[in-house]
Amino acid sequence: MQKNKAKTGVLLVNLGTPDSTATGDVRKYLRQFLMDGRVIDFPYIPRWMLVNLIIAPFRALKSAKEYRKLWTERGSPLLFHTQDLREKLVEKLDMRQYEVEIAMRYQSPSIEEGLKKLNKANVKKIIVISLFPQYASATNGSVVDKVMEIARTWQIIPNITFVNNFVDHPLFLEAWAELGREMMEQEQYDRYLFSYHGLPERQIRKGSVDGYCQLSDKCCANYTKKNQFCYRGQCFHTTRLIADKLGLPEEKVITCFQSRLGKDPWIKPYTEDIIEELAKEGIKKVLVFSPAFVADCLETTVEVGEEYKEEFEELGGERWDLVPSLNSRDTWVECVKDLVEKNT
Ligand SMILES: C=CC1=C(C)c2cc3[nH]c(cc4nc(cc5[nH]c(cc1n2)c(C)c5CCC(=O)O)C(CCC(=O)O)=C4C)c(C)c3C=C
Ligand SMILES: [Fe+2]
Ligand SMILES: [Fe+2]
Repeated sequence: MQKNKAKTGVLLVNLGTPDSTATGDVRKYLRQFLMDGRVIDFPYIPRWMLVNLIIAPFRALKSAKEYRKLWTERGSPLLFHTQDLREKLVEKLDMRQYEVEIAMRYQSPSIEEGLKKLNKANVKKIIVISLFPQYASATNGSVVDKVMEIARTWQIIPNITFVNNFVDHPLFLEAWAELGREMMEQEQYDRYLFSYHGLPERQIRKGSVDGYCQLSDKCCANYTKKNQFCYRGQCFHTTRLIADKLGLPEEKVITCFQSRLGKDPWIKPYTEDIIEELAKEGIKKVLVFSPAFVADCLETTVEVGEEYKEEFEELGGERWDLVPSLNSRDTWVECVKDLVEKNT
């Protein structure tokens, strides 16, 4: 009986990465990524000019150099950790019930290829899990947009379920807590920094319900019905939940935002400013979590693990330790399994 039963398709989607570290491939990736109207949310013509005449030509060279520091024999960590996550998930799920594919929002393997494979397998339903724990229009929103752009061309559209965010999933939090504990067994730290990917403030305001979010510590300090989808509010919430699990004293925990692009204000505090403040205070040992990412990538390994470390040490800091990402760690795989099963 089981044999003829239609399966449920699962699509695990991460951000994407260049196909290689060649400057041309990095430029192609940056163009596709930044021309997404949910990432650079300007009207088409100004966006096209900004991306194609300013950002991509200049940034591609610099980014390609950084990607070379990150690249391994298996290619980009973001991609191979997503492949490993899929393999481990397949081992844990009842595969008589599921078809699992991975996709990248930008570059390859594309969402189109992933959906095509699931469609060919005649799945009765598709669960799309964007691998971004906190909702942002630029990430999870963009994945929904792309999936619907493709599905709307199909004659038959199966049920499609999207996981909007998983900030408070107990296994997501436990996986981070396990990693934190492993680091804290080796060393005692003066401060615990939670550095998230940044976002233009404008994008938070656009999504603010009844003008609730004023980008202050007051609104984002609470996680309520009104700011349940506010990226900044969700980041503060993630920090609190992980810090609580680890029993970290509130006064030693800091939430901040990295990777600002362009001149417009991005959400604060900026990680660079916090590094300076910590050094001025004479803080010597910092443990850094990056819980906006579920896999090691350029933003964690190079930006936090190398560039920020260098800055902190130049200013007199002694230890700047980055907690590795979830990658394909067992508790994280269990979390994804649970997201699949709860949404089936
Ligand atoms: C955590 C989720 C992410 C959000 C939110 C996000 C928003 C966002 N990003 C840019 C610009 C860039 N991001 C870049 C790399 C990058 N971004 C994320 C995740 C989020 N981005 C990841 C996982 C990565 C790393 C990818 C990898 O291959 O390892 C880059 C490219 C790298 C570089 O040139 O520095 C850019 C550019 C914007 C503008 C934005 C929100 C509006
Ligand atoms: Fe980004
Ligand atoms: Fe807020």
